[in-house]
Amino acid sequence: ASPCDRPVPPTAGLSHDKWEIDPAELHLLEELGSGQFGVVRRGKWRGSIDVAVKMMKEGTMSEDDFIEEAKVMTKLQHQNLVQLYGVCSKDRPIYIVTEYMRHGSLLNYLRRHETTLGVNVGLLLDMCIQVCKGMAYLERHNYIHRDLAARNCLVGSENVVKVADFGLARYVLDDQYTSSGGTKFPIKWAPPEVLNYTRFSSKSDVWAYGVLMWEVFTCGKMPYGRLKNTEVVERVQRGLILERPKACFKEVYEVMRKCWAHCPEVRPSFRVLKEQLINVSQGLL
Ligand SMILES: CNC(=O)Nc1cc(-c2cccc(-n3cnc4cc(C(C)(C)C)ccc4c3=O)c2C)cn(C)c1=O
Repeated sequence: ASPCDRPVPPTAGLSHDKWEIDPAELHLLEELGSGQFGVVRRGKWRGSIDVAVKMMKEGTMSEDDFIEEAKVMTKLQHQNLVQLYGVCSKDRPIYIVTEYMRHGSLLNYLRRHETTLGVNVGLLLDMCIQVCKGMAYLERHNYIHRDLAARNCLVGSENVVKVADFGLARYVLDDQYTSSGGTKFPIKWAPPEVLNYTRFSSKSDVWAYGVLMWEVFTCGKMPYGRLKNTEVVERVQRGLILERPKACFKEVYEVMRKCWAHCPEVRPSFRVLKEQLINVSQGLL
């Protein structure tokens, strides 16, 4: 029958909490590791969809705030963002269910494949461009990551790279992580305005993105080597920046350097970075 024959029920379109996932539809498999919020396991959703399930350890996350935010996060959809499928929030611990990426974190992938990747500048640049596309999408949606780094990106089949755990930093309860003086605060990815005033913005994500590019072109080295956090803060305040990695063309390093402009307004947006990197990659290859 044509749609006009059938009356539209009044509840049509009201989301039946579509970000809420029924745990009965999840089949949990092996453990993938543990992160800021506790254990993460691989799983199957509705029999066939590969998922990763974060099982939130009590007291690690401000859960109610997160569950509210999850409704927004499920709407952020892009081929270079790890998709949030939903949450199981009726029981404790709550589960966060996302898309599964078979090759794990970009940092480990770079370190594991250094010999083959180290000579493939085209692929390294392509990985950076993929992250930039995901971040340009977040920037367009006024969404700040707050902890962009190679460890927080994931690799799938055919060298697909996606940005993970965007925005989750806001819900971490561990002040060793949240306060800039804490032992877990990502000092080496933070610009001056974050170190001094914890002023996060898409331009502080751009600074972190420059460090991520350096991680990619060094195949996963630790930025500033073994320098202590206090030494890094002192150098960054003085305007010292990371040196050009050997594998890195001068044109690519020029883009990296722009991400580390002391003043956030001077740094390029992800939209501009994406165009510049695509131009460089077309010029190189
Ligand atoms: C072999 N394949 C895989 O292992 N695939 C996967 C591994 C993980 C995984 C496993 C263990 C821990 C973490 N992890 C790591 N760092 C995190 C950092 C934060 C912030 C807030 C500090 C940014 C929050 C959560 C996490 C977190 O859950 C992840 C992402 C997630 N996904 C989707 C995979 O496809």
